[in-house]
Amino acid sequence: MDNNESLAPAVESILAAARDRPAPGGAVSVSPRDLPGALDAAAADGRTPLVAEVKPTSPTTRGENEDDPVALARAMVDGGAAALSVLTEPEHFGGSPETLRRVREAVDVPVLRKDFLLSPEQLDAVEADAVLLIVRFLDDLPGMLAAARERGFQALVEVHSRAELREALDAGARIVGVNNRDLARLSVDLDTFERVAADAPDDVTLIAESGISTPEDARRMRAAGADGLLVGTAIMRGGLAAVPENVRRLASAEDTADEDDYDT
Ligand SMILES: O=C(O)c1ccccc1NCC(=O)[C@H](O)[C@H](O)COP(=O)(O)O
Repeated sequence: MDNNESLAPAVESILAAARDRPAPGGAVSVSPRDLPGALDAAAADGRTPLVAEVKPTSPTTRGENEDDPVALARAMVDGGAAALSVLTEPEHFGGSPETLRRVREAVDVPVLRKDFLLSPEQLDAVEADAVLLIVRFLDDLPGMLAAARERGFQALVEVHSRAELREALDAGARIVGVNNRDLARLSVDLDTFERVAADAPDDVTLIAESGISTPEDARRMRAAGADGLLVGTAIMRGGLAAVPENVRRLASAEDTADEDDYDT
């Protein structure tokens, strides 16, 4: 793990909780649904390839969404999401492995486990189609990548800079997420994806993460090379009743380029 001295206090707290979390016994074995395939299929179908996130709360969100995560997940898929992301971090994001298990059972799209995983044993908390590995937090990225693949998971390897992208590619990452959220300040800047994506090879699946709010943002990330967009806050806004339309609006971004965008 490098550069942790400059992390935001909320992120330090997330990491401390992750270190303390008990590791379950026994390795899982997963037959994953194809995440890159699902993104490509959505794009071929004319939809913006969205990974919609079930995100009850976060350090930068006010309050907590109390809707049933399974109902939220179904609404996201009905709205056109190609895949889902489910937070399993309990203390700062209101998630749990059990929530992910229920969601994955209820939908047929790939489901990403969104958490702050620090050791191979923590991979075993629940089956998912993909797991998030954050370069900045891992001392042994090649080891975690191997441990994830041994269990059958696809790995979304998250970076925030060109140096981290190089590290991810050297470790053999095939799906790379560029997080527009700076974990040192928790500020969001879509320029981050544009800057980092320029260095990524074409044969890697690239996902733009965080801060995507409007159809214009979605088109901007797609134009910069995103094969998929991971969106939480803008989709959760307004709760269950608003979720299908929130997803539809982003999923149809490429069809509505000529229409006026309005702020969410
Ligand atoms: O979302 C936060 O407040 C946050 C704070 C500290 C560390 C990570 C955080 N978010 C994790 C994520 O990766 C996002 O949930 C995901 O990319 C979706 O972002 P957004 O669409 O901006 O909700």
